[in-house]
Amino acid sequence: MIELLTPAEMGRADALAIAGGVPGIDLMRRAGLAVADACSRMAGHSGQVLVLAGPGNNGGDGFVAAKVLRQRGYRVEVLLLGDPGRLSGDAALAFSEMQAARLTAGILSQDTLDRVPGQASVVIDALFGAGLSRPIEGVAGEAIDRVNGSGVPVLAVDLPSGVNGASGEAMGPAIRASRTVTFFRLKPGHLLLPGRQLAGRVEIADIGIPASALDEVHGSEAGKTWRNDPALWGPAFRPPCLDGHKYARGHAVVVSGPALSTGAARLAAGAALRAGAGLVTVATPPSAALVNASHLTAVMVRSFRGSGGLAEMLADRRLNAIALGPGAGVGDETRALALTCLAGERAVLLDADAITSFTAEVEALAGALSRRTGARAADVVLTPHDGEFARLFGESAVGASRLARARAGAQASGAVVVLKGADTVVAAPDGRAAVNDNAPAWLATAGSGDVLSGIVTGLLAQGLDGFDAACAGVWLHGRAGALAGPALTAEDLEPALRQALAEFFSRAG
Ligand SMILES: NC(=O)C1=CN([C@@H]2O[C@H](COP(=O)(O)OP(=O)(O)OC[C@H]3O[C@@H](n4cnc5c(N)ncnc54)[C@H](OP(=O)(O)O)[C@@H]3O)[C@@H](O)[C@H]2O)[C@@H](O)CC1
Ligand SMILES: [K+]
Repeated sequence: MIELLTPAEMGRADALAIAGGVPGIDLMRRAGLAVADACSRMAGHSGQVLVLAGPGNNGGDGFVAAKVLRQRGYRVEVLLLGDPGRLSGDAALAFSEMQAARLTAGILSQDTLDRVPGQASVVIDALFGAGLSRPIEGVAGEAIDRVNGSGVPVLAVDLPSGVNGASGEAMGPAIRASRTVTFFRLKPGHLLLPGRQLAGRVEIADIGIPASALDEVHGSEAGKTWRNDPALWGPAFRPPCLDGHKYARGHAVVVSGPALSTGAARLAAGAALRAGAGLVTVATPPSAALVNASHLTAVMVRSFRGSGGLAEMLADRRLNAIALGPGAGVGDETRALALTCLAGERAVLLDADAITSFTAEVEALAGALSRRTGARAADVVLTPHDGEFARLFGESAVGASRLARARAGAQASGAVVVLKGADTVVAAPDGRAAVNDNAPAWLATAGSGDVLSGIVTGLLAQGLDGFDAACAGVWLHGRAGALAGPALTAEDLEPALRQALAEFFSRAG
């Protein structure tokens, strides 16, 4: 279940299920039951539950949960935002079913705010879900602040109220939940920050939407979106076969910077080799050849002079993937090297200084990409962090969510864009995107990005396409970070990558 559905896509999946004969109230009853089950697990056998219910169907799920919990013997209080007479559709039906079970709702107002959270041992947040359309204000915002400040565990229905399900952004005040129960599939807002942190542990409940609805809605808007997971790219990444040859696994090149900035390229080269490239060469300016050679063993070293020299080296078509950027230095020289890399028929990864060397000139980069030919024309990956992204694509792209920005960057450049951060997004020019959520906080350390560049380049050398290599590389990098553990340095990632790959291949069989 790695597909992510925006709230709008989810609304269509609901509608398809209903059109296919599943009554909306049945979907709501199952949703509310799943919430009640999660609440029972949180509260134990007894306790007091406060349900904050909003004016739409999210509130409707809350009424169902309240009714079920009451029937299970919990003390339940429901506070409704707005007038019960204005409830409509399934939410109105769920409200009357709750009343029929002798549970009435109070109105959430200044007069009842002191009951939030009152004596509750769990708060169910059923204020707003997929239908949040603007920042929360007034008494609902005050209730959210009171709940967040109380330390009482919160179970969010579908999404923490205030979080935009498509972007993960907090629209004004937002609930900080310990758990969230969502339905059918995750939403991007469960993985993108700050939504991921506000949602706590997320559980996905089956509410009876048929799988066929997924085929109709997934990717019908701005492209398909997935959680980054081995299920997405694993089929493209096979372990080496016994009768295989190292040359069948490609020959990756990492371009080194000048004598005093060579470490980044070596980190990348080591990671490319560990990721499985058959051969790896550090292409070095002559001034840095000795320092590179004295630090490298399994990785080879070849020197080149300027972009003409690099072009001569790259006449060898066996060199099938190249990374430029780590430690490269910003300026015309790096820019010329990047254009040389892009001119060939091999996969290219541009990182760091290679990206910054195209500041505000994304058209020049896009032009070079559009002139590429051959089977690997589309296999170009850019790995900017937020600052590099803004330098390349300009400030106008900065306001949108990370998912929207990564997509816009991929479309503008024609490359696969890896927008790095705690919630790294990988986006392809055709609109496909994956959101990564396995990276630990301690992965943000000097040289970590160089290792990521190396892993992706190693995977490109083995023949993965740009999107698969980027997604797999980001996931393996995150997993290696988790395995290396707290206080890691970039040097620790390479041995941990070995363990991450061993795990992956053993699970992939
Ligand atoms: N049958 C189904 O489809 C199923 C749906 N399910 C559940 O339904 C949820 C989606 O329901 P929904 O579409 O009714 O949206 P919801 O989040 O309840 O909010 C909409 C209401 O809030 C209002 N409003 C919005 N923002 C506001 C603000 N800042 N401040 C104040 N008001 C604001 C908005 O008003 P309006 O914008 O129209 O003025 C409208 O009245 C979904 O998350 C899931 O839990 C499940 O039961 C499975 C079956
Ligand atoms: K909610």
